[in-house]
Amino acid sequence: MDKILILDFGSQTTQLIGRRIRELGVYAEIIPGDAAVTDETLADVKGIILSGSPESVYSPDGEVPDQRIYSLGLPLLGICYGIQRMTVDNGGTVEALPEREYGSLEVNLTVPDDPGKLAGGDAAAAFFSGFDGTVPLDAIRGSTAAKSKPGASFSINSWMSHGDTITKLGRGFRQFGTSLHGAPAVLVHEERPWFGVQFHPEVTHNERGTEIIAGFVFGVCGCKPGWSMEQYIEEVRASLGQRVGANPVLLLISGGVDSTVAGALLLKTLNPDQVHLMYMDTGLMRKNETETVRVNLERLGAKHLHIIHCENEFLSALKGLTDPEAKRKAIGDLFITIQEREVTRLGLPDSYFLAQGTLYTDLIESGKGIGKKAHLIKSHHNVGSPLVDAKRKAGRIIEPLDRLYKDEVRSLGRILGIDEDVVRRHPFPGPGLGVRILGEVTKEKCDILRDADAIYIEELKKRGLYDEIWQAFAVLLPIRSVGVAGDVRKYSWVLALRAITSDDGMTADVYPFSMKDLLEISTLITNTVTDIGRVTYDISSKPPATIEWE
Ligand SMILES: Nc1ncnc2c1ncn2[C@@H]1O[C@H](COP(=O)(O)OP(=O)(O)OP(=O)(O)O)[C@@H](O)[C@H]1O
Ligand SMILES: O=c1[nH]c(=O)c2[nH+]cn([C@@H]3O[C@H](COP(=O)(O)O)[C@@H](O)[C@H]3O)c2[nH]1
Ligand SMILES: NC(=O)CC[C@H](N)C(=O)O
Ligand SMILES: [Mg+2]
Repeated sequence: MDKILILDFGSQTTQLIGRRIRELGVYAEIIPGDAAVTDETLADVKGIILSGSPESVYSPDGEVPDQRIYSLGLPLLGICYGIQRMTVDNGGTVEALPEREYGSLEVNLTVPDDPGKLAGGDAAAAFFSGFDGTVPLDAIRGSTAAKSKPGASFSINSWMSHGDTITKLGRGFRQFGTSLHGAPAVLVHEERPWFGVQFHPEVTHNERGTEIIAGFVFGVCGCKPGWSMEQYIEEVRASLGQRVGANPVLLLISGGVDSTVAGALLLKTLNPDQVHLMYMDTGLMRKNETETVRVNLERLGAKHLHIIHCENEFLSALKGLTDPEAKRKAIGDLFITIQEREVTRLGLPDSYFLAQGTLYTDLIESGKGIGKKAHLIKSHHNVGSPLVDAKRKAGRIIEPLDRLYKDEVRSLGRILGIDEDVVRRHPFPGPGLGVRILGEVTKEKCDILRDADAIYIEELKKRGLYDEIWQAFAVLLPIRSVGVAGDVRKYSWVLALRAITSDDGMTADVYPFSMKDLLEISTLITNTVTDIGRVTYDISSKPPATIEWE
């Protein structure tokens, strides 16, 4: 399958570049900007995109790509920092602009009379077709590359976000587009299939952005669309079958979207007899969760469903712990310890494989699968635990969704015939209420939070808001505050409500509730859950906050 490699220099919109390309039906993989580009990385790669960055190319923190990319003969597209980087790496200069270019800005571009002589052949004309308002996207995606007319001029409304500009072009580059302020905006190399744009075609506000990316992906790189969920299923079938043979596969399943889809995928691509689903009731689950999950999992058609009750073990492991990372680690390790114990009890042979519903974003956030600059934000229980890492190194872990984003997992779930109710469920983290009860976790606090959270979620459903929100939940704060109820002094817990919108959980905005909904939900909670005396609404986006509080 043809692939586009994206070097991530830390831009907020790198994820979007990948998403646009996948939406076009081509597989895109993101690696750190400074990662070594090995032969293994390059398998099936038809072109490389260099992303934007919050850093400047002249700053010591500005990452430098593996210089090998310039001698591979592969097409390159630099976006913002990416083209600034390609400029500096090839002898040009970048300097700070006196006035930054932010937001919408017109870019004017003239196709040369001899595009065929540029960038080593037809590539340049194909690239320019992305800017040509008369060329439809389908033509750009078509089997013969769409080409722009020599000498044609275009003007597009671009979306800019930079404070630096190219002041001397890199060796071999020519400038074809200019921003309204006169800054270089579109560059093409004279001999090599190298391109650069100073704006961000990946954002939806950029006019013809998708077409410009498509011009590169199809016209320049010659990619064939090969990325679809149906094909993904076939690929998993082939690779999984080969890897696991007839050995048993044990999937840790939470009833959440990811692991349920992973379960359905395993049941569909392997022999259902070899697939074991194991759900743990950690005591950190939501109200009535175990029952709901049991019903949903039985519907999947699993032959071996193991429901493990281990509430007390999790609560004891968490006793006295208040530090978020210590809590996460304790929970992550216990998942594996219990799983190993249960495997012995069930009598599975040593040759079994452990499967998880890990997503691409889980790996990124836990600082895995990406390079040395990646920061650990929080250890997702299924990734950060040393026990899981050891198993992963030993090649005993199967994560059939680890290249997918949440919304892709949802469409895969629909293809696999999973109920819409399950597919649309808000994500629920493995450590569950353990990271939503700030500070020490106790059974009593779990019960209070369970009640409050259930009211909140039920209200969102009743009010038709659940599907508008990407994730909503309640958090129990480690503070009590004074109140008055029935003329009596109350000293009770403070609850925070969280509701966010997002595409993939990597960034999030606060859901703008109507004040009426918030007030009514708050009253309902304090009137019903007597241990809660005060309700607040979390109005922080991600970044700078994260979605969960711990
Ligand atoms: N209670 C649980 N029992 C068994 N496995 C679990 C449990 N909670 C989480 N896991 C495992 O950890 C993985 C990651 O959890 P995560 O919450 O990211 O995914 P999910 O629960 O499947 O989906 P969602 O993100 O929609 O909640 C799951 O896919 C599953 O393999
Ligand atoms: O399975 C999981 N195990 C974890 O340890 C974990 N921590 C956070 N999350 C979920 O990931 C998304 C991003 O969360 P944060 O902004 O809090 O990092 C949100 O959807 C979170 O609910 C987790 N999921
Ligand atoms: N968005 C970007 O890639 C910005 C690049 C660089 N930090 C600049 O300000 O020009
Ligand atoms: Mg979950």
